[in-house]
Amino acid sequence: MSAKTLYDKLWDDHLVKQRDDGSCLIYIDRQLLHEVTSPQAFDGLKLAKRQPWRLDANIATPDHNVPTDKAERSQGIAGIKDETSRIQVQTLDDNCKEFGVVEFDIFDERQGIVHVVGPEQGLTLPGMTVVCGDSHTATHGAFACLAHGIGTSEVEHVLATQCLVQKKSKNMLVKVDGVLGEGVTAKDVVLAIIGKIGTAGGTGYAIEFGGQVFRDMSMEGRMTVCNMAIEAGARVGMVAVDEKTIAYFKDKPFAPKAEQWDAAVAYWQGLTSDADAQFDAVVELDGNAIEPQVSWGTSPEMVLPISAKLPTLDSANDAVQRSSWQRAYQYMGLTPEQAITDIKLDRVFIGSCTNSRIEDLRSAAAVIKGRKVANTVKQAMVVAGSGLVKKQAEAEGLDKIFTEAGFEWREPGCSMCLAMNADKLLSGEHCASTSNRNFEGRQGNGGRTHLVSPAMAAAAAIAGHFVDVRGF
Ligand SMILES: CC(C)[C@H](C(=O)O)[C@@H](O)C(=O)O
Ligand code: SF4
Repeated sequence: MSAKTLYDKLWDDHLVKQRDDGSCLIYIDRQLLHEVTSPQAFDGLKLAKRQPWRLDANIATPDHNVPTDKAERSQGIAGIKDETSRIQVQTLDDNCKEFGVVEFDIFDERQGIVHVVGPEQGLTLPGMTVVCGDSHTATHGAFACLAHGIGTSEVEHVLATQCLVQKKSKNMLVKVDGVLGEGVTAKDVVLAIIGKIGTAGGTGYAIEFGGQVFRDMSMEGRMTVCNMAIEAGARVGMVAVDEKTIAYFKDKPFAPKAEQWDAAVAYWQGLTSDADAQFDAVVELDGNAIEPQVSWGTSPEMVLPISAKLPTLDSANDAVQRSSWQRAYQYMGLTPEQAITDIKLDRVFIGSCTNSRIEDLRSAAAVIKGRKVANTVKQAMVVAGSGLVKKQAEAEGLDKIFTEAGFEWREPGCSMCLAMNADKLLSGEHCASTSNRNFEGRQGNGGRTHLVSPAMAAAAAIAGHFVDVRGF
């Protein structure tokens, strides 16, 4: 039998049927549902008078539209001021009740961003196919899952049949060897990768992240990297199973127990690419050389190390890049050759499915401890990815570190990652954000997003402008 990549193995293990034109039917083990992309899917089921094919494969939680303000949150759904948002969250509740789907609702301490909640609960497990009507479903690939976002009509299809029509992607290996320097994190690694290959670099590929840097990385860090595979153009990002992957699931609420655990572990251990597996493309980076990164433009590929100056238009690769840089400069209110450290911040957001897990909050708190947010920064907020992350952070006293420094300590949800709830930038404001997208208007009309790691966001909040967290 020929050697297989991890992706080949996951694919083959879930293949139900392959047609001559290459289209395939694959079996889906887990579907995560949120309020934005599920209403029409449930409506479709109702119209067709169908029931979910395998009810317990589905799990729901509201995240995009929920308020993060404590007072608003304490009123539950009634506390959501925006009508569309309120209806969406109410509709998720109603649909879950009607169909019997388990939901971690707005009052449940397990509620949070779907991509934080799934692994945290052991609802995401190695070797699974995981889908969600959400592009950042790639996050779950950190656990050697075949995980990707799907559209609303596909959400309905999976609800009804537990299967999905797909075409297989090509295999890409992104290999980062070496050892990351102090203060350099998973976020910097993935931003550096996107800076190198561009936002279309992974188009048509399933990316496996391999090499010493990912082996050394925590599961939280691997999630941060896989989360942004979609920003590199790939629908799927994965890391092979190792001892850390297995240890992560021990005693998770929905993880297998007793003999089932042993059987699962035996299967999980095979979820690696064979030593002689062939990849269609290989990209290599030197982990020793990666610096803390800051995005300066309106695409995640417009990213540079903290020590850099913004590029001149003449250094663009071609006319297309030149004009997109030109537009980005205009939108961001920045000028070529400005030092990244000269960029001043109006707001700082630590949160999102990229960087709102306990390790992220710990790393931000370590920088902030005993310091104060600069008085030129209008707002600095920390939004845990789930109720359980929030609870854990509070048990460790991290909330005190944040609030004493002048940060707001919010309720879990997507928050300022995207302008679908009350947390938004005003036009022209610069925000150091630990999220994953910096498109025009992403955090609010006219808002200017800079993607960074939690430690870099924390340092920027204290300094009032970007600084190198190494030695800060
Ligand atoms: C709202 C949702 C469909 C969207 C996505 O697919 O990713 C959002 O989560 C995002 O990050 O832009
Ligand atoms: S936190 Fe941001 S990126 Fe993640 S699911 Fe929510 S909106 Fe999308």
